[in-house]
Amino acid sequence: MVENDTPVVLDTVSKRFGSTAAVQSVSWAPLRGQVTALVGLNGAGKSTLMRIVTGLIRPTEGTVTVRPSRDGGRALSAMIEAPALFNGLTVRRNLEMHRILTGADAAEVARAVELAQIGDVLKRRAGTLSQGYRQRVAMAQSLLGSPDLLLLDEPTNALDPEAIVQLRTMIRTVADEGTAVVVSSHQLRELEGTADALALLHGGRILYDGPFDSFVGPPTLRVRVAGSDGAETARLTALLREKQIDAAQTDDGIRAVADLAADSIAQQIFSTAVKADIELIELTHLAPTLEEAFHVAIAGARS
Ligand SMILES: Nc1ncnc2c1ncn2[C@@H]1O[C@H](COP(=O)(O)OP(=O)(O)OP(=O)(O)O)[C@@H](O)[C@H]1O
Repeated sequence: MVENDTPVVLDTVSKRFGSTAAVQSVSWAPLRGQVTALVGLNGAGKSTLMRIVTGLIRPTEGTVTVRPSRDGGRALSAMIEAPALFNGLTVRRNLEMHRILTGADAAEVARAVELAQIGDVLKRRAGTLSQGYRQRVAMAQSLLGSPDLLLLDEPTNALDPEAIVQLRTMIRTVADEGTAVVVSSHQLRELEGTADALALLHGGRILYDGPFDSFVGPPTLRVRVAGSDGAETARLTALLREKQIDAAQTDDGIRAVADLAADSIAQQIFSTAVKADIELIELTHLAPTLEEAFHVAIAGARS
């Protein structure tokens, strides 16, 4: 990782509110050019972590290093909590105020208007907008000044399905241009296909920090054999491992990893069992879902 790839680096950051450990020993550095999904259940610590990154609250322990922008733009920009707009001013005036504050030029405003799809409401007073449109305007504002890091806390909350699709396009575009985009959500599926990376928070701790696609492990085969004492299961497990098949004995039989060549692995398991005179009673292909992986990770943390 080159230094410039990480606009912010958190090193063993913790935050306590009285007896509540909201964030616990988090070391994390979202990458430029990537959309990172910051996911966790209600109360997992997502908003607290984002507020720490922006400097809105100070960590109890650990350090946050925000690197100066390499392009002379803003180091970071964030949309956290309810959109803060000047209700008496038109959307255009709101954007103009932000343009001046961030040093953006008119072309950047036009682009933000386009990306957030708010061209139709520029003349409306912000106070008359629906919640979803307020959120879109706030998002357009957050894009001004070419931030190196863009933090969006639960940005889909007030958005209709069409606006959610537009949001995905917007964050993808911004990330492709080199910004590190972090989007928090309590729904893992919401950013599937858009996010490159995933940070899974639970109880203030990061349970997973890595590529989105690797979070869900490879498919497996569930194998069960006749006989109740487990001896045949152990024998078949050993034979499969001799054949370099990634097999492990579980409570209900054997799990064999079946990534790209699932059919050929299933065939090998079948023929190995036949040759060893082991009677198979089940050979099932299991493809894990995002939700299962999420619940397994959280259950692991609870146990
Ligand atoms: N200002 C505060 N004072 C006291 N406790 C707080 C404060 N802010 C957050 N907490 C607590 O810290 C924990 C993490 O809260 P946080 O809002 O960061 O979670 P979250 O993942 O953003 O949740 P949600 O998805 O519900 O928004 C919770 O137990 C919450 O009650």
